[in-house]
Amino acid sequence: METQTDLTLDEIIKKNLNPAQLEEYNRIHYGTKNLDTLRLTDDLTSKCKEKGIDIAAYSFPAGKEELREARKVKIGLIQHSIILPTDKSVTEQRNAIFRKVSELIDIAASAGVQILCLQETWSMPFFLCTGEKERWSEFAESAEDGPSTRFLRKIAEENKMVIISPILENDNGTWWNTAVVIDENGNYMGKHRKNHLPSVGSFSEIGFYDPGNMGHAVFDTKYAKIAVNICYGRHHALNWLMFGLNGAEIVFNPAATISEFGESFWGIEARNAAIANNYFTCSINRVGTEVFTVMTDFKAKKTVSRTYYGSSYITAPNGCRTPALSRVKDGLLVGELDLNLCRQVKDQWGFNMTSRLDMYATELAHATNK
Ligand SMILES: NC(=O)NCCC(=O)O
Repeated sequence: METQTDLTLDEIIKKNLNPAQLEEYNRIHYGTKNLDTLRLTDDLTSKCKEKGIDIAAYSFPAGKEELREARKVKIGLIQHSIILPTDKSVTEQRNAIFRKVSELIDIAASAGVQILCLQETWSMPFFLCTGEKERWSEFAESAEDGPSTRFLRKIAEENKMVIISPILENDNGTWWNTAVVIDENGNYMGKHRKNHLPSVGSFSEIGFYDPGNMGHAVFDTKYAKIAVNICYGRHHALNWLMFGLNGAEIVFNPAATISEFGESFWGIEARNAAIANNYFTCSINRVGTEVFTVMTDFKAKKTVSRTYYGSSYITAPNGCRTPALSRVKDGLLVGELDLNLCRQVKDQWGFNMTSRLDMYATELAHATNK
């Protein structure tokens, strides 16, 4: 049964405003009275309904230009819960997630998605809150040819889809929080490693893996120039900035985050980054409650659990954003983006001309030399 806290902010607003008020709310808060929705086939909609999957699709058009054709690309964000209890074997847990995700990707393919991003460490429970490392180590895998990459390469090729696969990487015994990019022919294209690791309360990741050492790669895929800012990196404005300076048109932010940890930031940070850096941002968070049995120092058992609030959304460079996906259900969010909007917004606001990057370069150099 749906409870009050299962509702997204958008659902609460929609339920409580009359149509005229809702239009006005959307105009001021989201920058558009009505976002263009994309029609999904009845088959797809009823399949999702039957399976309890939240599906939504929106379009972000750009103005018509004389010299450039529209550059439309269809992207998909998938949020999902784990399936099996966390005391099952690694193989059982991972295969169950593979089955679910494969079904969600089938739906994305039927909706015409060309670039798909999964949530942070999508193929495992987010066990880092247990503080235990060894017990879970078999979830860490090779970025180039681990089980998740092998599984997705086939699917990417079959569907001519670029797939971003955020995993826990094991590179010769060193762990990294890594996003693997697979191209539309199923080839491994490259990877990006999470630059900023949280060390706050139960989100203490520093003991698990190293901070990223790969800068701010932008992947020039067949469909768009894309980058990945992994979870906690969204709190760092310069992380977002560098992807923009390196040419990203879409930046994905796969995350694993809980309400107690700044849900009020969630709708702001990636949206602000889209406006500040003139690209599309895509925020993806897992759903569901994950429960772990942990051994204490005194050999007693204790239960640790975390509930993730989903709410994945897309923002355009002009600040317009989609409503969030469900806080509790698995979901697929589809966006048809006209990439021309990136330059149009930049030019309209004169953001390139006024950026004063040289001034900041000098001041940053000064600040870091103190
Ligand atoms: N996975 C991760 O970086 N979580 C941190 C929580 C947050 O930044 O919201």
